[in-house]
Amino acid sequence: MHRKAHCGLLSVVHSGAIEVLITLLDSIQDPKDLKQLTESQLVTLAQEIRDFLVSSISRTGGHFGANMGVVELTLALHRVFDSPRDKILWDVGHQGYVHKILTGRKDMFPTLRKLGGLAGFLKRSESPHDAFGAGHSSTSISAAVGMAVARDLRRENHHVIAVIGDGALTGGMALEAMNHAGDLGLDLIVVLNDNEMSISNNVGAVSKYLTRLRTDPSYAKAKADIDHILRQLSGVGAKVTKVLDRAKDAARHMLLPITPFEGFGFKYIGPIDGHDLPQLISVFERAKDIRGPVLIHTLTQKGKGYPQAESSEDKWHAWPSAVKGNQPPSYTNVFAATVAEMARRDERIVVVTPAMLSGSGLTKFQKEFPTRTFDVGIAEQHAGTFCAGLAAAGKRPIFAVYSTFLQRAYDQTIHDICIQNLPVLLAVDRAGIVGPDGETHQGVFDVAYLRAVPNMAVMMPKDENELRHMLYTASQHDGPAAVRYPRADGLGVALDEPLQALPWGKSEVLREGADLTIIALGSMVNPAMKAAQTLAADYQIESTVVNLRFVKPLDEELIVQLGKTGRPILTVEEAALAGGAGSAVAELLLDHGLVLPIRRKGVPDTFVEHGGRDEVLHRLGLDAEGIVQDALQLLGHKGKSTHILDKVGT
Ligand SMILES: Cc1ncc(C[n+]2csc(CCOP(=O)(O)OP(=O)(O)O)c2C)c(N)n1
Ligand SMILES: CC(=O)[C@@H](O)[C@H](O)COP(=O)(O)O
Ligand SMILES: [Mg+2]
Repeated sequence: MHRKAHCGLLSVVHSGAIEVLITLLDSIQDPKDLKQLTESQLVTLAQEIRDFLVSSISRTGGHFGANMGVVELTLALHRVFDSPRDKILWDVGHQGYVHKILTGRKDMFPTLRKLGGLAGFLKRSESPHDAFGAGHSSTSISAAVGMAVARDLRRENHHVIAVIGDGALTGGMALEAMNHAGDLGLDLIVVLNDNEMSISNNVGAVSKYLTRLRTDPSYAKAKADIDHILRQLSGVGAKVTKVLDRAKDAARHMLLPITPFEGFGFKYIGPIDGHDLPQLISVFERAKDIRGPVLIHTLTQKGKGYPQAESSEDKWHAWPSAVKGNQPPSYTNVFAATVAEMARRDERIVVVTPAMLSGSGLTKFQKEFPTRTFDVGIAEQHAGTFCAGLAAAGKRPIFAVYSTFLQRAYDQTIHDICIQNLPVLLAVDRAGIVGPDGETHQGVFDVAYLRAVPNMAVMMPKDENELRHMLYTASQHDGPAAVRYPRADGLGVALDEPLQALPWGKSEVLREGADLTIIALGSMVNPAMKAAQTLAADYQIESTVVNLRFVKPLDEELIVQLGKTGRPILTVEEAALAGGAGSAVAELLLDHGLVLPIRRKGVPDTFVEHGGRDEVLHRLGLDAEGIVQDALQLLGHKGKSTHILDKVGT
């Protein structure tokens, strides 16, 4: 069998047998295979990878623009460095698909972000080439510093490389890590993938500075002149080259403004074209010999190679989902419309988002209220205290934040918002199971971590209409309040006018029944009502169903009254069991000396992997069928229990 490469296709010709055409991409099973290819074959391979990304992600969905933008970058990194011996870390990891394709996982892409399938971010358990997992932004340099220190303590000599986007660089953690790396003088390579985009256009002074670096003719010219002069002198022995490199650095510093990266103790190389494979390869080769931390500033285009993505506002950060028919509006869109309605009436209202303007449904709001919308970048900690400052100065800030990303602003929520009892409304989107983004993004911890904080109120609506009134209720409250809602469409209920305040801290009895009490939070109310109907129709079990509405303050009067009936209680929530709403109910009953059969349904003590939201909820027993089974179990019927604790060992 022999192989010849022509026009990018490797043809495998068996003696006399049928010629089987395979692509270059098919021949890459390990990054080491890249080292055999010529630079022109790498360019061809880059196109094949883009074609593969388009064909695969158009079918499965997933992150798109960022992956199209790092094809050459990833090829060059895996060509020059020796993963997994050299550690390549990807910030966030949504742009890690090319890395996965080159590290033997191409054939798994039909299962991308599906239950049991390929993860959408890097995962140490998925491959030795995935040096560090992520999903949340701005962690890569900190982790890389950790790995580099460990390497040095063990006197090893592999390379540690962190690839970070310009958006992720707006996360304070990244700057903390650079500050530490520069102080230690570690051998560390940071590749800044600058495409001027976060999910929306990137924001912040750092982003403006990078744009200046990108476009400042004087900087570019001076750099080119210095490089040209010194190149004339180079071509002599390696020793002299080192001296020349030092001279070039010195000349550059004298003639050019110091970059913030150099202020952090990093050598700065760039900006270079992040799509120019030969240049990337030669710069990465050079970087291997640079002592101390170095930042290589590459300029890339998000969505590159796919015109619809290149010309779109968000560069197809995610492959656009199919246009929905006449489905009900999402909770996110109802949130955004309600906030706009409230902002028209109350000029104190301002909205703050940590780089999730479009994801939080606020693009239209920003167009209507440009001076009252603040995208602070990927900076949840700053966003939290920024809101506290706004509230202390008499504004009514709405902190629009995904549940999972609110975790980054926990101390600010306690220290700056709640201790000072400031009227900040936390609009906690993606609360509960988000689905395809998996463990790093499930919004399941907020109930537990928020209800523990004095002065904080925590609530969740049963449907999109109640969300409106709940947001209005929270906006009228003179203290911190969190309204959580799921990554889902509403139930299609009518949205009634006008907005009105719900009775503070009060739950709602939706159904009366003498055999069982089901206390459901938010998104679990609808499945609880369906379960109650099934229990009545199929098992003649009559249930009382309570729409809890408030986890804090709890409706103590109602819950104690229900407890005193002695009827078994089943609680259901789309949140972690530990410290959740069910725990709050159980604690209250115990505190009142009421001992009765109680079963709590929620997310067990495990990280929930990626998959479709409904199928994951089903597996967790957090749907009508699961509630029926657990109710039967609680009442001693022979029904099959779906309770996660009953599954142990099955
Ligand atoms: C802490 C945190 N906040 C918000 C996000 C949501 N998020 C995912 S990717 C992204 C933009 C990242 O921009 P950049 O690093 O420049 O990467 P690019 O998509 O441009 O390649 C954001 C805000 C996140 N993953 N983590
Ligand atoms: C990578 C990242 O964190 C975001 O792109 C996130 O995946 C967006 O989630 P939604 O799709 O729920 O907006
Ligand atoms: Mg970017």
